[in-house]
Amino acid sequence: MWRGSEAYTGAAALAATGALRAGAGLVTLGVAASLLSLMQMKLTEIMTRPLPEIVGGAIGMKAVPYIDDLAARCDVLAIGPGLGRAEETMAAVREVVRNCDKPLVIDADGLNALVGHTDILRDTAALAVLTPHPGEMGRLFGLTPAQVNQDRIGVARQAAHSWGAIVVLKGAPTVVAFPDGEVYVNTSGNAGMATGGTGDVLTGVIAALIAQGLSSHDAAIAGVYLHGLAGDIAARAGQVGMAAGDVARALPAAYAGLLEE
Ligand SMILES: NC(=O)C1=CN([C@@H]2O[C@H](COP(=O)(O)OP(=O)(O)OC[C@H]3O[C@@H](n4cnc5c(N)ncnc54)[C@H](OP(=O)(O)O)[C@@H]3O)[C@@H](O)[C@H]2O)[C@@H](O)CC1
Ligand SMILES: Nc1ncnc2c1ncn2[C@@H]1O[C@H](COP(=O)(O)OP(=O)(O)O)[C@@H](O)[C@H]1O
Repeated sequence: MWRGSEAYTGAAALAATGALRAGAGLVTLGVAASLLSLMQMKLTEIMTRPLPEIVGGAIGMKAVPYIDDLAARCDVLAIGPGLGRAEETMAAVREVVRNCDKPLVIDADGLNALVGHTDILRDTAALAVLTPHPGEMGRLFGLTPAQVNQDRIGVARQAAHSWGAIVVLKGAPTVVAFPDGEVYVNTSGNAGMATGGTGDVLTGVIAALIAQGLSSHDAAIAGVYLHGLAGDIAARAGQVGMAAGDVARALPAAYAGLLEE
C-alpha cells in the first residue's frame, strides 16, 4: 500500500486497517519519511516503509524504485488514498502502474493520476481494479458527477471495456463492471456509509481478498458486498454519526457472517 500527502494521513490509515480487518496477513504501508513516526503511532499492527519525498509528505519519482521493490515482494499493491495531487506524485503513480506485474487496486488520487493516461492500464501486465466515486469517474471520463449518476451501469461498463480494467463505481448502489461487459449491482450498504473515508476502507478490503487468493474479479464483487455488509452491521448502532472506522471494525463480524451463509 502506498500513500503520501500529510493532509490525508487518515485515508492511508483507513485503507490499511480495512485490509487488516478483511483478513490480510501482513500489510505494509509505504509512507513519506517525514510522516513515518506519525503513522507508526496511529497503526500498531501495520508495517511501515519510509519513502523518499518531495515536499509536505508528498512522494515523487525518487520513491518509485522503493515501491517497485515492495511490490515485488507483495501479493497485491493498493495505490491512492491520501496521496495528494502534486504533479510529480501523479507521474510517480503512472510509473509504478507501468512497472507493476502484480494485481493492483487503484483509488482516489491514484485515479486522478490516470486522467488522460488510461492507456497505461492496457499496457501494464497488472490487472487493475479501479474504485472511483462519481467525482473521480467523471474526471476520468470527461463527465460531471451528475451525468455519471444518470447512467451508472452504462458508464461503469463503458469504462471497464475501454480501459481493460475492473471498474467499481461506488455509490448507491455500487456497480462492478468487467471488460467483457459482465456487470454486478451491489445490494448491501446504507446511507450511513456516506462519510469521509469509507471508500478508503473498501480499497483495503478488495486488496485483502486478493491477498488471500481470490481473483481480482471475485475480490471486486465479494469485497464490495462484504464492505456494505460491514456498514450494515455498523449501522445497527445508528446511521447518523457512523464513521469509516466503525465500518472497518465491523469487517470481522461481516466476514464471519458470510462464511456461515
Ligand atoms: N480522513 C482522511 O484523511 C480522508 C482523506 N480522503 C482523501 O482526500 C483526497 C481527496 O478525495 P475526495 O474524494 O475528498 O475529493 P475529490 O477527489 O476532489 O472528490 C470530490 C469530488 O467528487 C464528487 N463526489 C464525491 N463523491 C460523490 C458522490 N458519492 N456522488 C457524486 N459526486 C461525488 C464531489 O462532488 P460534489 O460533492 O462537490 O458535488 C466533488 O466534485 C483523496 O486523497 C482521498 O483519499 C478522503 O478519502 C476522505 C477521508
Ligand atoms: N446510500 C448508500 N448506500 C450504500 N453505500 C453507500 C451509500 N452512500 C455511500 N456508500 C458507500 O460508501 C463509500 C463512500 O466512498 P467514497 O465516495 O470514496 O468516499 P471517501 O472518499 O470519503 O471514502 C462507497 O463504498 C459507497 O458505495
